[in-house]
Formats: sequence, C-alpha cells, structure tokens
Amino acid sequence: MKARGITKCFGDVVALDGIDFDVAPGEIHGLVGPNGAGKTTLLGLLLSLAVADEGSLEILGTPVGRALAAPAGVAGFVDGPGLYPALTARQNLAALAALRDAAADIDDTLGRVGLADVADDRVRGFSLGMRQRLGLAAALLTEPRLLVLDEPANGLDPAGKKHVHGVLEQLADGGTTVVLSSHRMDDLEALCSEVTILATGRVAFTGPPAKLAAENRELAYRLRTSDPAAARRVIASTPGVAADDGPRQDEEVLVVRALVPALDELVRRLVGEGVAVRELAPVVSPLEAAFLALTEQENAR
Ligand SMILES: Nc1ncnc2c1ncn2[C@@H]1O[C@H](COP(=O)(O)OP(=O)(O)OP(=O)(O)O)[C@@H](O)[C@H]1O
Repeated sequence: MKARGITKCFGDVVALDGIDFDVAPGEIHGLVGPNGAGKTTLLGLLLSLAVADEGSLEILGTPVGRALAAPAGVAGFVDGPGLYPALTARQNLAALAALRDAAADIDDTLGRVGLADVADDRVRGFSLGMRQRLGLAAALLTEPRLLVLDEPANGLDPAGKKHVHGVLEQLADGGTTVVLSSHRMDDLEALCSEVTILATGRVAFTGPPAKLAAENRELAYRLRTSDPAAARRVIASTPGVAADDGPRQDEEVLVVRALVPALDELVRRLVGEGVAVRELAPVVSPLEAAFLALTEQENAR
C-alpha cells in the first residue's frame, strides 16, 4: 500500500496533513498516536469509508479513486466493529457472510478468535473484548489480503491481546497485510515489523520499532536502594543525574533522570558508598518514552 501527500480535512480541522505512508505486503504495520492524531481517519481512507481531499492512494496495487467502495480483498473496521446486538455471535457471522457473499466456515472462524464457547450467546451481553474478537472474526470471513483494524486490542485482557496478536501473526505469515492502530507504542512493539507515529495529522516517525528505541535519550528510572538518604546524596554529587522530585518521589523509591553512561556511573558510586541497588528500571519502556517525546515535539509545533 502506498499513500502520497494525503490530506483530509473536516471543516477547519486538518485531520491528515499531507502524509506519506507505505506498507509492504505481508507486513504488520502499527499506527500509533495520541487522541485526535488522525489514525482513525487514515484507516477509514484505507477502508474507503471516506475519500482524501488531496494526494494519491494505492491499495493492493490498485489506485483508489473517489468511489466509496473498498477494493476487493480489503476488510476491517474503524470506531468498533458493526455488530447486531440482538443476534448471537454465530448468527452475526452468518448474516455478514451472506451479505458479503462469503463462503466461510463460521465455526472455524469463531474458534480462531477464541469465541467457540459463546457462539450461541447474544452479542448484547458481550464484553468489549469479546466484541473486538467478533469484529476480527467478521473481518476474516472474506479472507482479506489487507486487514485494517482500529484499536483491535481495546478492551482485551493480556491473554486476549496475546491471542489476537497470535491470530494476526498467523495471517501475516500467510501473506495478509495488517494495518492496525493503538494508543500505546509498547502494545505494538512485539507485533509490528514497522510502526508509523502520527501526531496532529503528520508523520512523526516511520520505521522498525527497534530504530525508535535505539535513539539515545534521557529516561526516568525508578531506583530502590538499601539506604535512600545516602542514595540522594550520591545522586546529588553525580554529574548528569538529576533527582526527579515529582509526585512519585517517596521515601523508598527515588526517580532519577539520566543518560545511560551517567546512570552507570551512579550505580558504581552507590556501590562504592556501600549502598545496595535493589531495583533500577525505566519508569516507562524506552520505546514508549521515545514515542511520548516525539508526539510532544510534534504537538508543540
Ligand atoms: N467526521 C468528523 N467530523 C469532524 N471532525 C472529525 C471527524 N473525524 C475526525 N475528525 C477530527 O479529525 C481529527 C483526527 O481524528 P481521528 O479520529 O482520525 O484521530 P485518532 O488518532 O483516531 O484519535 P483517537 O485516538 O481519539 O481515536 C480530530 O481532531 C477529530 O476531531
């Protein structure tokens, strides 16, 4: 998929501001960004739910025109899956399969997303996570070559997220291209080979997650020691290390900001002073920190 110079406005609001976006076949591509960054708008364009004001978009090798009809082979959802609450999970999939003329094995599809046990329960009583799973099942009915999912992990517990990620990995192994959005960089870290960070309608970063994490920046770390008072004195005298006296500061756990070499020096000095280091870990993952820094920079422009 290839997008060039895509702009989309809603009245005075510029939701997408001339963005380029490339996704290779069989890739799982994550779209991340804060609220209002333009993720849903971009996914909506990929699903042909809306048309860009400017720019060109090519999906599965076909240029997208101005028609509001997704090219064959594209499936997915934005703003939550559209389901019939009064019908059971199985009836929902049967109705959608009939609408789309898809000859899918419904029980098999329900099993793939982990809903076999609730196949005959009405969707009205489903949790958000169960609805998300059923939405994924609905998208799989037509065996898409491009799957577009808006926050598919929303409402899923950790086991559910792992299951859904496993389904997406299997699909990608079979050659399906997957584009999905999330608010959290660390959710996408293990799943996506490429990520694009959107901030206020612009691309702040695109590339492999490892490239983002490798960017050297100062991070906040939680530090637990055998002697917090002595540790505070050592922190104050170590160049390049700052104590964070924010609301998280308490007697036991100190928060320090430093680049890695200064942090190494701090640990050497603490040990030299006879202070045992019991815990030293970033407050947020390096990837999440890089994501937050980039989106803050972009928002400040
Ligand atoms: N149909 C619409 N009418 C008016 N404004 C819209 C419409 N859709 C999106 N917008 C605006 O466009 C901008 C981008 O919205 P979008 O929903 O794409 O962001 P998002 O990254 O998906 O956000 P979220 O994480 O909150 O879902 C926002 O300022 C939003 O208010």
